[in-house]
Amino acid sequence: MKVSVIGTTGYGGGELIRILHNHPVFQIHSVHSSRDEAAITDEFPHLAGIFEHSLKKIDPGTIAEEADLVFLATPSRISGELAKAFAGKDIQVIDLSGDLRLSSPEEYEKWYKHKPVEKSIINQAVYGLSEWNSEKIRSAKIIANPGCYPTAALLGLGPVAEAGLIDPAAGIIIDAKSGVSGAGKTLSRVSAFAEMNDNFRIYKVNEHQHIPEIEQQLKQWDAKTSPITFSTHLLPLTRGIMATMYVQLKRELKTSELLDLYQETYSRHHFVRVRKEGDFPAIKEVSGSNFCDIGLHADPRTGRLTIVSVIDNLMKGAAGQAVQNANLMNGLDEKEGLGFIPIYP
Ligand SMILES: NC(=O)C1=CN([C@@H]2O[C@H](COP(=O)(O)OP(=O)(O)OC[C@H]3O[C@@H](n4cnc5c(N)ncnc54)[C@H](OP(=O)(O)O)[C@@H]3O)[C@@H](O)[C@H]2O)C=CC1
Ligand SMILES: CC(=O)N[C@@H](CCC(=O)OP(=O)(O)O)C(=O)O
Repeated sequence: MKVSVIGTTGYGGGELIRILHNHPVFQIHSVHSSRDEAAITDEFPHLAGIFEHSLKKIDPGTIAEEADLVFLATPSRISGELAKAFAGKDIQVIDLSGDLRLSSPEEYEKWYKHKPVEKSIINQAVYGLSEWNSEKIRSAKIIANPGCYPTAALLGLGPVAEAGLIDPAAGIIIDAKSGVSGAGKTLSRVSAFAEMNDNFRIYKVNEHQHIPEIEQQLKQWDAKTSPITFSTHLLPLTRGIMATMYVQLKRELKTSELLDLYQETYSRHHFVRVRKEGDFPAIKEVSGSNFCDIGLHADPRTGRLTIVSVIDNLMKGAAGQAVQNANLMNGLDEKEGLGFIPIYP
């Protein structure tokens, strides 16, 4: 199968190349940039002697004629325009941005602060949370790949939310931390070395664009879910996200009972690993891989459950999950091309 990548020179695009280069079924047909045509090694010298395609201009008509699937690793707003250009053409589309994730255009405009793509395009997109939406993903033509923080948070909350075990009155708190590659390669003051190294910072307090995305999915699991408190922090790391979540349980449950629920829910899902009682995951234990590792503990004193979920933002949080979804869309084993062992230490 021939695949194309747009936004190749970004962090998500670069990660797609790293995965697809060794994929047994998907063959990289073309890589695209909004800049003048150039060698990809001009932007990514680490690909020298390994992958030396020339970057091509973005022409949706030609891409749709030549390729079977296109990944949009482009910024929000650009992705929406491209999805519109590809919709109705004979090509599968996987968009890594937030442009197609929210079913409500009003919510999109409120949180992303620009105009949404037409509702008819949004309606065609399937939310690509692989472990929870695989039936719809298998028959989808357009995938809205989840955000990095929502992937970590939702995989951690899914089993208790779907089982209706969360007390809605107490709300849900998600305290999340990300490495700097989550912000993409465009330079900004907060991600400058002198600002983030040896430092730790909270940002977008109660204003993060992933709040409606997380709430949208939580409401599908449990319609009574109340608004979340979601805090995001910048870690002095390149890759990785840790989301620590606090939920009040409706009734007293032991940690062992909850771990049984999580083990059962994810037993057929290779990329979600549930830890044993007393064992909590660290970011390095998933770095460079498509795994999401989850640990939890129910506190009998407070009746509160603490859930810890870690992912690599560029893998399970972006390019890895995108390829997992491409596998599902094409009837392949979801693990195909994604057998990366975490880089430890
Ligand atoms: N980084 C992460 O951890 C995650 C990112 N995402 C989402 O994935 C997408 C890509 O993110 P990321 O790789 O980090 O971003 P980067 O900023 O690193 O890269 C984005 C790329 O998009 C291309 N681009 C910029 N403007 C245009 C344009 N006008 N037309 C076409 N292409 C353009 C650029 O390539 P060129 O200049 O060569 O055209 C650029 O390299 C974003 O929507 C992001 O929100 C989602 C989950 C996690
Ligand atoms: C560390 C960091 O800055 N992370 C970014 C995540 C961006 C992203 O993934 O954006 P979309 O999911 O909306 O496409 C942020 O918090 O905005």
